[in-house]
Amino acid sequence: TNDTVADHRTELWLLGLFPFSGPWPGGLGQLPAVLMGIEDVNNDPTILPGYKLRMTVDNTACDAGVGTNALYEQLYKPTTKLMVVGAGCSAVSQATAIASHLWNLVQLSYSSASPALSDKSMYKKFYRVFPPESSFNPAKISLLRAFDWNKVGTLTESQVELFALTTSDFLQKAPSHGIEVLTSESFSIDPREQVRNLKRHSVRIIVGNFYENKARVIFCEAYKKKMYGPKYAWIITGFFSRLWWKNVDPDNPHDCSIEQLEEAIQGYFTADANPNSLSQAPGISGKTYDQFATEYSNRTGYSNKTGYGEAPYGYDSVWAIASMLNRSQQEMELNVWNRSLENFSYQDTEMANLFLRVMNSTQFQGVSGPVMFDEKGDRRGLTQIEQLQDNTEVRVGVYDPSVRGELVRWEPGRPIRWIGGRPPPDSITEKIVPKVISTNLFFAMTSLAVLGIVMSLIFLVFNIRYRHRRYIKMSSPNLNNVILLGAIFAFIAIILCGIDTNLVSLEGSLITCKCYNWTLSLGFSLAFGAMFSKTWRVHKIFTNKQMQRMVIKDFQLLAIVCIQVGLDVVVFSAWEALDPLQIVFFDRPLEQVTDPDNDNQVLVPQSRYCESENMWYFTGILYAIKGLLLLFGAFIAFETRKVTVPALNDSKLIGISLYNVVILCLIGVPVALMMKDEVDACYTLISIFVFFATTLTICLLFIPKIINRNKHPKPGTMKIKSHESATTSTGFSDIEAEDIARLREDNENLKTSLREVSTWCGSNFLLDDEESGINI
Ligand SMILES: NCCCC(=O)O
Repeated sequence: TNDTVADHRTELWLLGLFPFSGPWPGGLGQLPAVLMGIEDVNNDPTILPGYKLRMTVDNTACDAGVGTNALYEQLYKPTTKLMVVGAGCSAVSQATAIASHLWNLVQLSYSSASPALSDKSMYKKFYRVFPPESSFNPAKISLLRAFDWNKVGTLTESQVELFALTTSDFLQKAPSHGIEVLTSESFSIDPREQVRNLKRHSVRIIVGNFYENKARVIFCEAYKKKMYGPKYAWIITGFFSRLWWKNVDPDNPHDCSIEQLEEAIQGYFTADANPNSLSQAPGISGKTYDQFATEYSNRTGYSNKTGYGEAPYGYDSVWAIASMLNRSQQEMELNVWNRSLENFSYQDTEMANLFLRVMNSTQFQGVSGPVMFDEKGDRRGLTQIEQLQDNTEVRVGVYDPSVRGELVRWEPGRPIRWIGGRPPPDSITEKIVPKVISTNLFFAMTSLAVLGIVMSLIFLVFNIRYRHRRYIKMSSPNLNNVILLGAIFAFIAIILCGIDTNLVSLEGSLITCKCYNWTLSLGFSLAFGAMFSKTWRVHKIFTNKQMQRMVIKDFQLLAIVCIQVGLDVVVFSAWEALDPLQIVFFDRPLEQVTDPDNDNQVLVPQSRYCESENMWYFTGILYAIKGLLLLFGAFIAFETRKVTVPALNDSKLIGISLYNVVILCLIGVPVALMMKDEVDACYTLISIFVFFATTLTICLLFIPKIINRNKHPKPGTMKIKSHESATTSTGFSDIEAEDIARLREDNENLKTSLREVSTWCGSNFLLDDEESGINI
């Protein structure tokens, strides 16, 4: 408690509560202003004549317990106090105001801002010359709307009612102004996780309600997470001390340097009570704001103490009290109460009620603007919007809630500084990037497929050109042609599979997707259908126990292939009619990345599937049909394994092809399904597998035939050579001798084959490829 100086005038004692430490040590800046006010009142002969204001001063440490203790200690001292001045921190004002009215004390705070203090049922004799923090929300909303910031996040020190209620008021008001709150983060001790959460929610505009001791930790985290600069805007409370980021609070440590904090905080906005009267005329004290400010700084030298920005409110508090006491004294004299201010006691409800009534109607021009109280005891006034520019909070706009339209009036000559040259966008825009097959990969695979098609065509030409050769004839050239047709379909499927929205429109990609399914399935049916059916003919012939001539014509085999193809057509037609394929989109926000060309945009990959609701039924049926075909192929390949006539025995070829296809399907289908979002990898896998399986099959079928053809370039029929040819000692020319030798060899081979066939079938079996139709 400060000691006081005696005077001849009657002393009227006030009970002063000030925070000089703790989360908001605003008493450091406020006390000098209050003392200035007391001095000026005492020096003014027109107000409270014969009286002299005195004040006790206690440090509340911005702590409710310490503040309440100080109040009680003062109340139990012999000197009666007429009023309580303070407290500064809302928590202390709440704790003391809930009790002070029981001593019939009117309490007036110079800075407490909690909206909770507007509750007259709890804080019955409480007034404040500082507006509630929630009254700045309309200004914040107006600021947000001015820059088209419609998406924000809030960060609140929720254990402090001042902030919890202010944020709650903001959350209530924001939606009706078209502002969407992306996330509302609250913390009590450590705010770092909540800062990270803001980033996780892609919040760019942050409305913060917290004390400066937490602000240092918050902005340190923001620095580390790069939540500052041209992409971010912070709107925080405006009552921090000057250069607050340089202060140290052992209870709220952080590990950022001052330079790092200064980098992180540049450009933040504050919304706060406008502390200076816009009127140039002197008010009740005889001073203008400028005169007060000059005197204040000359006396105190303060420019960076917490609370100095609100000093005008401290000064006006004293004038409000003096004015109220002055008028109350006059009223008591007028109404012949027979007691005066100095007779006030803590039991004097009548005088306390008089104080209340007079206070309600108190109205004067202060250095902070017009002072008056609403029905809740709150000060109403202008809100200022400041921006931190070069480490100084500069007023850039003023908001007057009484003006219709609620727009911020920007300060002429004090432009807002944007770090990026323009206001940051309120959110990260999302750009959908379809996951498409890379063009280079498509062309690489298409080249492979074209290679496969060319190879198939060469085999086709070879097959047609030499179809009358016995070796080719015996391996069923017509069916081989069908196999090659199936291979060409499979190669075309590779090309179709790679045509998605990278090359054609959505509609086009749907058509290519359907065509891919058709061609791959038909290719499979044609190739394996033909291969297995011709082997089935061999099987039928060599297992014919009746020893009858076996006649299975090509068209019968082709009919089997047609049945296969027909099944495909039926299933695909039913699929198309009942449950047509569609392009289905699926966004993948978890895989999003920042656009390298635009920081404010993220690229969200979008998978595009060619699907239908019941596609698994139809693909299941197709897999079942193809599976049965493969099983059938495996069976006949096994049955005909002992046929040693090379031109007849495709069992090894079928075995290898089967093995090949089954293995590739067993690996390929599940892997392709698992990797379906990795379009390039999936396409590569499918293409390579289809190419490999198809190429291997046709090469196994045709390369031996080509080799055979090269070994025996002429057909196995004797030709009469010209007499001009060179002759050997046997009388034949060299060429004729060669032909004869080969014919002999062929003859021996055929005899061996016949013997084998006969032994195997248990009979003499006629191989008459012209008549029997055994063009295998
Ligand atoms: N104007 C400063 C507010 C501090 C508080 O109410 O706790």
